Amino acid sequence: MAIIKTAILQTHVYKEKSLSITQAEELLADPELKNIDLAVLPEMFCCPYENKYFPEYAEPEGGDTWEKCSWLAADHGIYLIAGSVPERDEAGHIYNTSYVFDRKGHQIGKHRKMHLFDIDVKGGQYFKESDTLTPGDQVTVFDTEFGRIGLCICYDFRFPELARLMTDKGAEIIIVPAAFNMTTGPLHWELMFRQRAVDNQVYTIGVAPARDMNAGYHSWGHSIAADPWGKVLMQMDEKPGVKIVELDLDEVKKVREQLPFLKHRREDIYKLSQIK
Ligand SMILES: NC(=O)CC(=O)C(=O)O
Repeated sequence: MAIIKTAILQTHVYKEKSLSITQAEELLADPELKNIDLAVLPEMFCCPYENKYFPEYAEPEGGDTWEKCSWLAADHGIYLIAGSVPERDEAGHIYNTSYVFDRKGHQIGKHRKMHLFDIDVKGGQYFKESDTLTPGDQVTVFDTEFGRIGLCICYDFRFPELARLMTDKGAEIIIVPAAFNMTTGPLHWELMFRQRAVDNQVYTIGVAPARDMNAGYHSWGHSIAADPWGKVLMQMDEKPGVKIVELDLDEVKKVREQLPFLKHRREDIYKLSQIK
């Protein structure tokens, strides 16, 4: 049996970066989380989700936040998907980046948000990540002793092609640090996590920051886990909290055997391919 005990940390994002990091540290120290295998933090877990803050909070890979997350993974002997953070590269570009650490604190994955969140809903949400951020260009999967996991960030998950590419690369779980909002969250959040789970016969996990009505961006919260049948295993409300879900990878195999539509694709007629 390949059961992955996964902690979903729906945290509060403080203006002061160190407080957000201390919060993650304190939550992971809770004895209830003693036997977890994997922990996931939200998108921009230690930077308010606003363009004006991304350059100010950005750090290079290997910076203080990276170091702390690596240490947390090693200290608890867990895989840690460190939500996402603003990353500054040598050329000064800023990315919305998720780092993955193994049980020894080694970085085993890194995803830079590929699809920037540029929307303008009349009477609703406006955001233009491309004002400050540069998009990534890699499809990201990483390996654990349980199986292969796919990783993308928030708006990336709106692109079914990306989830399918991760599935084609062998992902059995897709994890998404994310921060939907009060315009898109109520209609699209749960629907999307269930739909991608059904289409790809994977577990899907979305981890969001808790809602803060004093912040410039109002996160929908509602961190969620759906199984490969599309059933919601767990969904939080908008408040900070931690939930543990058990992901049984045998379920993925069973569903794919019983309902083998991934094998029934007509690749003689259509095909999804990665160009880069
Ligand atoms: N914040 C995002 O990247 C995406 C989002 O909120 C949405 O797609 O809705």
